[in-house]
Amino acid sequence: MAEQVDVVVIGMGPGGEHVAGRLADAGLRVLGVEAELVGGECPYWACVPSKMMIRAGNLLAEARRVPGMAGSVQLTPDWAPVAARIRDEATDDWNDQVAADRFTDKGGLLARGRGRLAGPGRVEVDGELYEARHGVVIATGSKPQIPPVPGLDAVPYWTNRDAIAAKEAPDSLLVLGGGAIGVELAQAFGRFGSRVTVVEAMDGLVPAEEPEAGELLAGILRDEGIDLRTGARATQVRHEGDVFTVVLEDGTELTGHQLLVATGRRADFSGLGLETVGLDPAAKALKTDRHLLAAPGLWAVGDVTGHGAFTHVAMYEAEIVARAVLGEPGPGSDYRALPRVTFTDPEIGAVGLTERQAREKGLQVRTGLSKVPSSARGWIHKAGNDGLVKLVEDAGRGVLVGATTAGPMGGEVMYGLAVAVQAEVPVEALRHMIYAYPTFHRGVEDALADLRH
Ligand SMILES: Cc1cc2nc3c(=O)[nH]c(=O)nc-3n(C[C@H](O)[C@H](O)[C@H](O)COP(=O)(O)OP(=O)(O)OC[C@H]3O[C@@H](n4cnc5c(N)ncnc54)[C@H](O)[C@@H]3O)c2cc1C
Ligand SMILES: NC(=O)c1ccc[n+]([C@@H]2O[C@H](COP(=O)([O-])OP(=O)(O)OC[C@H]3O[C@@H](n4cnc5c(N)ncnc54)[C@H](O)[C@@H]3O)[C@@H](O)[C@H]2O)c1
Repeated sequence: MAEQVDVVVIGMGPGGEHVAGRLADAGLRVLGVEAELVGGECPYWACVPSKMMIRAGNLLAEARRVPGMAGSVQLTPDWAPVAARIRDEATDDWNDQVAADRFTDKGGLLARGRGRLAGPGRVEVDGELYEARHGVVIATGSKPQIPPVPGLDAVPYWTNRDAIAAKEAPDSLLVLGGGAIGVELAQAFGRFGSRVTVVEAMDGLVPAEEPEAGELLAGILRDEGIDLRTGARATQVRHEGDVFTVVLEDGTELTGHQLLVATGRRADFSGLGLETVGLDPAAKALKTDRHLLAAPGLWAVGDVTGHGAFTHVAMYEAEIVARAVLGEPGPGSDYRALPRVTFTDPEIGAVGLTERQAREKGLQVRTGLSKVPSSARGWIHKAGNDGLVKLVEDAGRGVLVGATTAGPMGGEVMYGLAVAVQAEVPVEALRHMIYAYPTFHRGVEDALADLRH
């Protein structure tokens, strides 16, 4: 006999937790199924603890900027308080009781175990069968994607989980992948004294973003002593004694005491029973309609949808699904103004399309660029003022379709531009508004003045 519930949510990461909590709050009988920790990747091994590491590294970097501007400092970097904060404040020593209680206090039912679809509206968890009257939500997130480099599967490499749980900064660290995880963690560990080497297959860092941002970041990381190998492919990995060796295509051998693999993440649908509802378990992502419906009575939220592996995307989609289940009116999903922030120093904020994406769409593109050090605030800021604003205009319509804001607080500066892209504020209107002096976001006004074909 199957136990009857209103909704089953498989995976209680940021997406699943939000939709399950919202539906339980609304009085539905909701079963949340979680195989590991309620809260998912973000609070325990991803966003939150990594940002604590970055905050600590940024404090060190700011202290190193004191000479010439504010006196002198004596600095003794120590990873111990970073590890302690991650253990005690971020993750409760990787214990999810608070998050589990938050859900069950709303009336939610929590099943600890691995959920598996057993036909439409049916979910099995460790031999128990549940039937969901309204439907099922898939929110099972993503896993690190490990590239098929010979030897890699035989060595004890780190993923983000090991890096986040590190009790000390390694003497030396090899990082495979110069995307968001790679650059954020490379800089954080580097600032605590690890000798860091980053190997990125593409020609620049954070290759999904504007090349100007990748170039800016590469210059800064190099100045901080990080060895960057872009356009480089690993052909072999070895682990001898306590040393990892990554061999590149040209024969170069790179070594490190730890090896972090940060070459992307992807959904893992194996064992989820997607075939029992007519979906392909080998798919990269679940295809959905604008209200995140993947099949009748089956919704998808978060990393599994492939719209951007970000906590804010998971929560945005969760809210749309909650409305759909409750029959509340509201718009479907719209990713035109999808914001991203890479939390390096300088932060790289970005929204909407890059110039390349806009051109590939066949838009009539104009771009404008301004540099943070040339702005009044950038000049005042001095040490640590590297950055830029780049705007991408659809000149045919006279609206911005994308923007990048790299610099101090770059992620915060991006917000106004996200509003402009989302609301399609005419560029002419943006040109004639008042920008507070001397803010970093005044660079937007300079970039608007620079818009050209
Ligand atoms: C190092 C790092 C830093 C990041 N930093 C940021 C950041 O600063 N900002 C940002 O927006 N994003 C960041 N991200 C991305 C962010 O963590 C993810 O996009 C987000 O966690 C996705 O949420 P989700 O709910 O889709 O899935 P997840 O958080 O992956 O949660 C899915 C949950 O489902 C569970 N599960 C899986 N299969 C089953 C099953 N069959 N049965 C039961 N449970 C199951 C898993 O155990 C997991 O708890 C970062 C990621 C990493 C790795
Ligand atoms: N600040 C944030 O919001 C934040 C931070 C970290 C992670 N995330 C999310 O998590 C996702 C996963 O992060 P990620 O950094 O692993 O993925 P990513 O896709 O951002 O970057 C992976 C990088 O690895 C490179 N690569 C792939 N195979 C390689 C190989 N064999 N050798 C060398 N380089 C290789 C890719 O070219 C790419 O630049 C991100 O896409 C992002 O959505 C977000």
